[in-house]
Amino acid sequence: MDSIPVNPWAFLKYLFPGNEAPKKGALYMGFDLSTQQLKGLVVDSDLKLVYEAKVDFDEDFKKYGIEKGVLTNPSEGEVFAPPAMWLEAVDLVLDRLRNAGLDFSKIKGLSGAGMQHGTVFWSADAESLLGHLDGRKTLVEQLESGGKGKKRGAFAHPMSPNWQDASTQKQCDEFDDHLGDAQTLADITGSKAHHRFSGPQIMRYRTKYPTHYEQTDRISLVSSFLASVFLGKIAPIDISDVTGMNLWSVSEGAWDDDLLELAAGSTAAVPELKRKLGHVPESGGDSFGPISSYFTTRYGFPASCQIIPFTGDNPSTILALPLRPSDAMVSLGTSTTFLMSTPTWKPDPAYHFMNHPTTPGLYMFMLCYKNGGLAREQIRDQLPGNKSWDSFNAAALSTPPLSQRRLKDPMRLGLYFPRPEIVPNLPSGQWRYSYSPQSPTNPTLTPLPSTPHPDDARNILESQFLSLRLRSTALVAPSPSPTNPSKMLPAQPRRVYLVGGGSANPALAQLCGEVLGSVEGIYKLDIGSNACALGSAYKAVWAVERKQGEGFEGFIGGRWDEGGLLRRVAEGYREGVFERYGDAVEGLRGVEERVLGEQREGGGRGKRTGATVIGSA
Ligand SMILES: Nc1ncnc2c1ncn2[C@@H]1O[C@H](COP(=O)(O)OP(=O)(O)O)[C@@H](O)[C@H]1O
Ligand SMILES: O=C(CO)[C@@H](O)[C@H](O)COP(=O)(O)O
Repeated sequence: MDSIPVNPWAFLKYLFPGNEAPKKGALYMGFDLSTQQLKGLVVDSDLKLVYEAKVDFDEDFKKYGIEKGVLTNPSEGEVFAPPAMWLEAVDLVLDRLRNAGLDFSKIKGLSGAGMQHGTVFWSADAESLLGHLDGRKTLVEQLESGGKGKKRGAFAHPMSPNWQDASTQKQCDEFDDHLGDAQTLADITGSKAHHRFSGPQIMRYRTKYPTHYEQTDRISLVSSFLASVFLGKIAPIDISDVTGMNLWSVSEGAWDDDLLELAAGSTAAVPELKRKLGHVPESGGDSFGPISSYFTTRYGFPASCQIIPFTGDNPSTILALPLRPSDAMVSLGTSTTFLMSTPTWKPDPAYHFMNHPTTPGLYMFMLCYKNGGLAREQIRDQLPGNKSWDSFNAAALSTPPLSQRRLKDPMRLGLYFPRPEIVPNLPSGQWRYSYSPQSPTNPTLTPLPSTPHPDDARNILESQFLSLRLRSTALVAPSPSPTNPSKMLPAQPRRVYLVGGGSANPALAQLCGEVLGSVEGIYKLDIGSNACALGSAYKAVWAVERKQGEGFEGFIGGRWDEGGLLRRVAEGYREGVFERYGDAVEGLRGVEERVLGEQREGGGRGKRTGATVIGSA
C-alpha cells in the first residue's frame, strides 16, 4: 500500500499559535529500557530524528546467562533480570551513539522509559555511589560492587523482578481481598492485583528475602532506576508509572496507606516503606535537575543538560503519536499492549487505567499480554520451513479467515500461551477449538488436537486481535461512515496505530484491520520500532522548551512534522469481515471460559481472583 502522509495534529498549530520557536542546534535524547533491548535516540528541536542506537541484551550480554533479556526460575514462576546488565547497556548505547557521530555537548535535556512494574532495590550506599561516579571507569564496575576493593555495591538485591513474572498469586489474592474485592482495588489504584505489579512483588520480596528487604534503602521502578543513573542520585517515581504498582490512590494522588501496610507487613512498617518509595511529584514535565558529572566527563554532555522524569514504556509510547480519545495504539513488542488516551475514568478488573504521563485530567487505558512477540515467534518456528517471518506471513495470508474454507465451516480458534497469561489469567499452554456460531442459541465448541497445525499462523494473530476487541468494546462507539455520513458504522476505533517490533510486519497489520476494524485504517509510525523512546525524547523537548503552562499536546502539535511521520499500512473496517469476527469474539469468549473452567476443576493455581474472562464489564 502506498504511503499516505497525514498529520492529525496539524490543526493544533491554529489553536496554539504562541508556540516557542525551536532552539537552533539543540538536541534531546529519549531512552527505552525494555525487556530485550536498551534503545537510545536523539531528536532536534523540530522533533526530527537525528541519531539512534540500541543494545540487544541477548546479543551483547550473553555472559549474564539471559534468554530474551531475562532469567527464569520456572518452579516458582519467577522471571527477573540483573540491573547490572542495564548499567553496562547504558555505557554501551552511549558509546554507540558517539561512534555514530553524536556531539553530546548539544544535548539540552533527556528523558526515558522503562518496562513497567519492575522494581530495583538500592542499598544504603547507592545515593553516595551515584553521586561520586568517576567518569574514567564504567558504571557497572563502580555501582555493582561499589568499586575495586569495596564490598558493598549500590544494590541490596542483585535482580529486578520482570513484568513477565508470575510468582505472586498468593500476594495478589491478598491485595484483591484487602479492600473488599478486585473492583474496589481497581477503583482506587486503576487495576486489580496483577502478578507483575510492584505492590505484590514488594510484598513477596519482603517475605522471601527479609534481610535484603531490611538492607533496601530505596526502591525504584525500572524507569526511575534509569533516571537515577543519569541524575546521579535516586530519582522520584513518575506520576504515570506509579499507577502500575497497586499502591497508589489515583483520586487522592498519594500512596494508599492500607495497601502499603499489606506490602510492608504491619502498620508500624508503613512509614519506612513510604520512605523507601519516596515522594512522587505531580508533574511529569518538571526537570529533576542537571545531569550527573559522570556523563559530562565521560561523554561531554553539558553540565546544564536537564533530566526530565522517566516514565513507563507504555505511557511513553502514547507520547509519540497524536492519540485522540477514539484512537487506539497497539504495541507489538515482547508484550502486546493496547493503549488509548481518555478523559474518562472507568476502572475495571479486566483492564488497567493509569495516570497520563504529561496531562492531568487524561488517563491511559491499557490491556497487556505477556504472550505477544514471543508467542508469535514460537508458532513461526513450529511451522514447516525456514522459521522466517516471510514463511509465517505466507501461511497466515493463505489461510482463509478463521480457517473457514466454506462459510458454513466451523471457525478455528486457539489460545497460544508459551508464558502464563495475564488476561485471561491462565498458565502456559496451547488450546485449539472449533466453534460453530450458526445457531446463536446453541453454539458448539469442540476441542481439537493440541498439536501444531498449518493454520496456526493465521489463528494466533486472529486470537490475539480478537482478545483486544473483546476487552476494548466498552471504550469505542459507533460513528458515521466517512464516505456516507448517513450510514452508522459499528463501534470500533477511529484509527489504529501500530508500534513496536511487530509493526514492521504487513500480515500483522492486515489481520489487525480485519479483526479490530477502524474507521480510517491502520497506521504505522514511520520511524522504525522506537515509538517509546521517541515519546520520551518529545517529552524532553517539551519540558525544556515549553512556555510556562504550555501543555504537551499543544506544544508537540505545533511542531509535528507534516511530512510523512505516519503511514497508512492496511485497510480498517471491511463490511462483512468485521461482523464475522464479531461472531468469533463470542467464540473466543467461550474458549476462554471453557479453558478457565477446566483449570479450576483440575486444581489450577489455587484461588484465582483473575480467573474471569473479561471481568465485570
Ligand atoms: N518482521 C517482524 N514480524 C513480526 N514480529 C517481529 C518482526 N520483527 C521483530 N518482531 C518482533 O518484535 C519483538 C521485539 O519488539 P520490540 O518492540 O523491539 O521489543 P521490546 O518489547 O523488547 O521493546 C520481537 O520479539 C519479535 O518477535
Ligand atoms: O507489563 C507491561 C505493561 O503492563 C509490559 O508492557 C512491560 O511494560 C514491558 O513491555 P515490552 O516493551 O518489553 O514489551
